[in-house]
Amino acid sequence: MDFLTTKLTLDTIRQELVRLEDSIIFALIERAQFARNANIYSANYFESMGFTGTFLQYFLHEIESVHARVRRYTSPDEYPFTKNLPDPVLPPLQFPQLLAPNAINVNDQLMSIYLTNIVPLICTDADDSNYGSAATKDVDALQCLSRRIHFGKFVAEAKFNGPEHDRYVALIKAQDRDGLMELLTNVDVEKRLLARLRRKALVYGQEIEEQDKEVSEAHLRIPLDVVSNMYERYVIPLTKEVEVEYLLARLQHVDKA
Ligand SMILES: C=C(O[C@@H]1C=C(C(=O)O)C=C[C@H]1O)C(=O)O
Repeated sequence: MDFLTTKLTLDTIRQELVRLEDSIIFALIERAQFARNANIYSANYFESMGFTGTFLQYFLHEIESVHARVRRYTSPDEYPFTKNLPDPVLPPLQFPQLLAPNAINVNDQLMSIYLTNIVPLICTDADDSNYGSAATKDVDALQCLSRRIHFGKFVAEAKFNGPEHDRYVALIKAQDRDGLMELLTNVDVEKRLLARLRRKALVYGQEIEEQDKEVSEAHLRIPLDVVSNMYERYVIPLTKEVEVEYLLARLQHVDKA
């Protein structure tokens, strides 16, 4: 979706979240073709490169540095949809930005969730020496997930400006975290999302043959429930946490409220 010309409404934002589901599923399928390669996650294994930390951290750091440099040349004025939004929502939604002031530190959480609870479920626990390829796919997957979770800021802004505006304002004034969480939660949207993800994982996970063939779970490139479980346990809760954090700070920008 072209966010430079598309008006951001809750509907267009939700469409983008749906589209990101595809990116996330394919990123995991891409990662799954390589073994886990635990060495890329092991601190100091690549010390000889002059970087203390894991190879994945090194890789991510370098890629994000380039992104940050590119971003510096892009004036915020070129992003019409953010003009009237408070600072914390300024794009883009990639990694280092997420550590911006006011943002909760989703990235450290995300990295540890991804390495502990996702990679071991989709990769063979082996070492095939494809360190560069595996780390590249990790970076892709983490950036998609990060973008998705930080889209919570846009979701929150749209909800804040929607029909429940006055209720949001009251809850924010009371700094009522639980109340905000309840108001922004849409159980129906979440249920439909999880059902859709299970279908997508089944369809996208298949090896497509020239001839019709029975699809069996055993032939899927990643286990069927990994994606929906990941969303249910981590992605949706983190997105909502971003929404709440964003809203709690929303009235500090009263002139733009
Ligand atoms: C994203 C939204 O807000 C909340 C978060 C959701 C999510 O992370 O997928 C889904 C529904 C809501 O509980 C939404 O309402 O669409």
